Amino acid sequence: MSSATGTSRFTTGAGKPINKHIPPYDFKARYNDLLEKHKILKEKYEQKCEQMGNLENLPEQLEETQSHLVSTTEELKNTKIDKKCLQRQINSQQQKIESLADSLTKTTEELQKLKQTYNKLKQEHGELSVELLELSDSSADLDDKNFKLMEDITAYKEQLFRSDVERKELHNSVMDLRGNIRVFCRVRPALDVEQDKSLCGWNYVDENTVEIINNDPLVKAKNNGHIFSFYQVFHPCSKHEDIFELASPLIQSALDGYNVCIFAYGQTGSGKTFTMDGTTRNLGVIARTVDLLFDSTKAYRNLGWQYEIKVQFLEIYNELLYDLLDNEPKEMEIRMTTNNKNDIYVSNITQETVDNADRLRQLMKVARMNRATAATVGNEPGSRSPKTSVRMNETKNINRSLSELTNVILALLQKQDHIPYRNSKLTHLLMPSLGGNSKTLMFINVAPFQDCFNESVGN
Ligand SMILES: Nc1ncnc2c1ncn2[C@@H]1O[C@H](COP(=O)(O)OP(=O)(O)OP(=O)(O)O)[C@@H](O)[C@H]1O
Repeated sequence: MSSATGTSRFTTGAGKPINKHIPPYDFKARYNDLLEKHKILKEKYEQKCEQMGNLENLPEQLEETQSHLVSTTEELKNTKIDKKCLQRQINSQQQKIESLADSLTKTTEELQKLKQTYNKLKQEHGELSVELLELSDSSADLDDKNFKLMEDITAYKEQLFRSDVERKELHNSVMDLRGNIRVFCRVRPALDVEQDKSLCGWNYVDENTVEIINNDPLVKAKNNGHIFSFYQVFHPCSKHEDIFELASPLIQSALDGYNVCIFAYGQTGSGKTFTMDGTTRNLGVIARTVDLLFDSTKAYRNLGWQYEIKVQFLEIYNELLYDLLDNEPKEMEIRMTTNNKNDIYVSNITQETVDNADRLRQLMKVARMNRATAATVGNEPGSRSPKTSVRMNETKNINRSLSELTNVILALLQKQDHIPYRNSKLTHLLMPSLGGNSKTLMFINVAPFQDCFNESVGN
C-alpha cells in the first residue's frame, strides 16, 4: 500500500486489486478509502480468525479420524473373515452342486432303466389282461362247479352230524352194557421213604381181579387171602396214561350230554390226590379231563354242536356247604329244580362260564386256595379239648357221608327201588350224577402196607 503519490492500491478479500487515484487533499475521499480498506482488512481478519478456529479443532478431528480409522480397520478385518467364511460356503456349495450333478446323472440313468422296465411291464400287463379275459371265462365254469361242491359238502355235513348222533347213541349203549357204575382199584407203590414198612401180599390175578394176602404171622395161612373183583385193577406200576385211557370214555359221555361223576375213595395216604390231581409234570385225571374237554369241544363245534361249559366249586364240611369261588359267608341250600324232580341245584352258589382250559385251571387254583382257607376255619386256635372235639366231629361227619355214599352205590348196583340219596349232603348233591342214566367212575385207592390191611379189605 502506498499513499505518497496519492494513488491507493488495495486487494479485496477476493484478491482483486483495487486501484483508486485520490488527490492528497481530498481528505474525505482518503478517509472513505481508509474506511473501506479498514473494512476489507477487518473482513480478512475475521476470515483468518475463523480459519484459526478451524485449525484449533484439528486435534479433535484427528482423534475422530484416528478412531474412525481403527473402527474401519476392525470392519475391514471382520469383512476379511466374512469373506473367508463366504469363500468356504461357496466351496462347499460347489461340492454339493458337483455331487448333485453326479446323482442327477445316476438318477437319469435309473430313470432310463425304470422306463425300460415300465415298458416291459406294460407289455406283460397287456399279455396278462388277455390271459385274465380267458380265465374269467373259465371262472364262471368253476363257480358252477364250486356251487355244486358246496351243496355236496352241506349234504356230507348233515350226514356226518347224523352219524355223530348215531355214534353218541352207540357209545351210550356200550357204556350201558359196561355198566353205569364202574369201580377202578388202584394200588399205590411204597415210596422210597416207606421201604422199611412191611407190605401185604398182592396177587394181580387178571386185569379185573386182585388178591390181597394178610402177611400177619398170627393169621392162619389158609384164611389169609381175600379176592376182589373190579371193573379194572391198576397195580403199583400203572401210569396216569393207563388210567385215563379207561376213564376217558366217560368224558366222551359227558360231552354227549350225560351226567358223569368221577371220584376217588380210600384211606388217608392211599393215593386219591395223586390219582385225581397228579403233579405238574405228570397230570392226573382232573387235569387230563380239562384238556380233553376243551380239545373235544373245539372239534365238535366244527361238526355243528354247541357247547357251554359252566363251573361251580363247593366243599362240604361238617354237612355245611361252602362256595369255593366266593369265601364270603352265606346261606347255601340243595334245592330241587321245578321241571325235573331228579335234578337239583345249589342256591346262592357262584357259577362261571369258561371258554378255555387256562381259565378253568385258574378257577381250580382259586377253589383249591379257598378250600385250604375253609379247612383252617375248623382249626382255629383254642384249647386242646375243643380242638379234639372239632376233629372228632369232623371225622364223624366224614365217616357218615362216606358210609351213606357206600349205601347209595350199593343200592344202585343192586338196582333197589329206593336209593337213600337224601341221607347226607354228599349223596344228595351227587344224586343227578349217580342215578338215572348218568355214569359213575369210582377209584378205590389202596396203600400196599400190612398195617393198612384191615382198611383195604374193609373198602
Ligand atoms: N400211584 C402212585 N405212584 C407214586 N406215588 C404215589 C402214588 N399214589 C400216591 N403216591 C404218593 O403217596 C403219597 C400219598 O398220596 P396222596 O396224598 O395222593 O394220598 P391221599 O389219599 O390223597 O391222602 P389224604 O386222604 O390224606 O389226602 C403222596 O406222596 C403221593 O405222591
